[in-house]
Amino acid sequence: MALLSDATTLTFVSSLGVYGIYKRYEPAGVLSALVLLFAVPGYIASQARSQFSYAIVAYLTTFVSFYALLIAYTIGYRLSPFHPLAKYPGPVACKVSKFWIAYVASRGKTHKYICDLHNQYGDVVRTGPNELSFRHEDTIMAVFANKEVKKGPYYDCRYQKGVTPLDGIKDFHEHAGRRKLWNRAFSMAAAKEHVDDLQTAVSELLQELEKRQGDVVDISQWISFIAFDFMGSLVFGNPFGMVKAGKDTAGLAEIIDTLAYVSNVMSHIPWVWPFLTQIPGGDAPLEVARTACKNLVAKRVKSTNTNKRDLYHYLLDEDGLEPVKPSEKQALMEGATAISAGSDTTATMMVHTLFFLMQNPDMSKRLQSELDNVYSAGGEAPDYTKHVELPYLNACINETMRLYPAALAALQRRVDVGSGGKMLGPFFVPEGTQVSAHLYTMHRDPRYFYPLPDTYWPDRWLTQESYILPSGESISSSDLIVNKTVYQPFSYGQQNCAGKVVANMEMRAVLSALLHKFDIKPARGFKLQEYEDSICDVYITYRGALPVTLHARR
Ligand code: HEM
Repeated sequence: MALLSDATTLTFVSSLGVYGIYKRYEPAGVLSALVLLFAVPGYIASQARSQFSYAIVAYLTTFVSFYALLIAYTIGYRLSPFHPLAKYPGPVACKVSKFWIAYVASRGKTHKYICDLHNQYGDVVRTGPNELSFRHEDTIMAVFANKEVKKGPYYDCRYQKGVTPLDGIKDFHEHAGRRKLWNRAFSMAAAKEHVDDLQTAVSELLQELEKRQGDVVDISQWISFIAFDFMGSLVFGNPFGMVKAGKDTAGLAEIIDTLAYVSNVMSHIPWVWPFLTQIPGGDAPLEVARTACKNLVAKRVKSTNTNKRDLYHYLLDEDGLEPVKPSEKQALMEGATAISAGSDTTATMMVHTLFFLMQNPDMSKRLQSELDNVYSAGGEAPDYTKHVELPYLNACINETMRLYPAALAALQRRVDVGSGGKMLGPFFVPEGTQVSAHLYTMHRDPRYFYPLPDTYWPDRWLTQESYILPSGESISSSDLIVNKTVYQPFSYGQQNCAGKVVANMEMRAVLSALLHKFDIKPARGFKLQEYEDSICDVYITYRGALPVTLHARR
């Protein structure tokens, strides 16, 4: 009896100790888990063995009690008034465990879930045991441009085999050193060097679609083809040839979708990742993606075509501008970042825009007449760098990125441990808390975009004295709210989008060429709402098919 009560006491004390270690030091990794979660209860069970008729019963009883206590301490503390985030509202499931939000993420609708939580709880919501989401304009700069608020554990899964690609680097100094190379590749001057590649890709797309006039085509796929082709030129010096082939020759779309889905779910529970990778095949989907990207990069690195100033020209510092040659291993690992960040995002924004314009044929006509004024009589496009001067085109693109920013995820950051906590906008946030300023939600907030915050209405981006609403009602500019601090589809601060200039140039060029050349209508029998329903938050955006028919306008 004494022995049993000793074992019981030991179970209580050791589970509390292990809980304390996890809470204080957050040890990640398989070894610490083996020691703390297996060796400790295993030792206690071996001590209690003589009190049970069967060894299995001793082990089962001890392990179950040990884990039950660990779970009880964890949940008890997270729901208690002693937790540093106790005063912030949120659903119990979110407060208890990040497994809940990982589950929500696996369903693909996290963007809507968090938006609904803000509508229910207000401008700050506890979305995880140690996580807050904000819907307040003053949190944008506080979260994204704050040296004591770095990328959070959501980005830990980016780390692979000793290397962290650009988008996973947390330390600002290290990030700045790496980002410098990317900035050279995507400056306005560098973007201009890719105008010919873009022009070739656009002409090929128009030619291929012209051949398919009257047929049903999935414009979502075709836009992916051109986005991948252009990114192939920009990143690796050569297009993938998808537009000409009329198919995803490298299978990249599927690879990126799988990569984004798996890593988005895992990123909410990054500590599970090291365990999963120990199971044979546990990281198979990511390994496929990594290998495909590494092969593409390896081919480029070996290529003798070094005259091409593609991304790898800059990442490998072929101009010799850096005092120390950048790491080839690092560059190799950044292939996936370049392809997924550069193609899928831009493609999605273009397809969404076509979707909205098909939903609003009057807007489509209005954009076409703006384009007719600037295209030559022979159908030649204006200089791509001048597309920035087309107000309605840009208004349409801005409006798409307002309603559906390409990176739908929460863009998690974390208040530095040791900082003593920070005021982020009006909220005090204890150190070690993960935070996000939820752009999808803020972009639809009537305090920041008014009127019709949930409606596609590009006019709001035009500078006018008065505006006609879709209902026909007229409002004056003083009744309009467009909050440009809140509008951040490319994020904000040092870790904002590296490819913003190129992305804008590409979206303007492709959309204007398509809409100038074709009337685009939804395929007969296809309900446009199905497309909007297909949109999923996988950190970037997963989107379904958008079947259309095209007819040349002249
Ligand atoms: C409309 C198209 C695009 C949108 C809306 C977009 C949006 C974003 C956003 C919101 C981020 C921040 C992500 C985070 O904090 O987790 C980001 C990062 C990034 N984007 Fe884009 N992006 C677009 C196109 C591109 C293109 C064409 C490239 C070129 C390859 C690119 C390269 C990158 C890179 C490298 C990063 C990581 C930057 C860093 O961590 O320093 N993006 N993008």
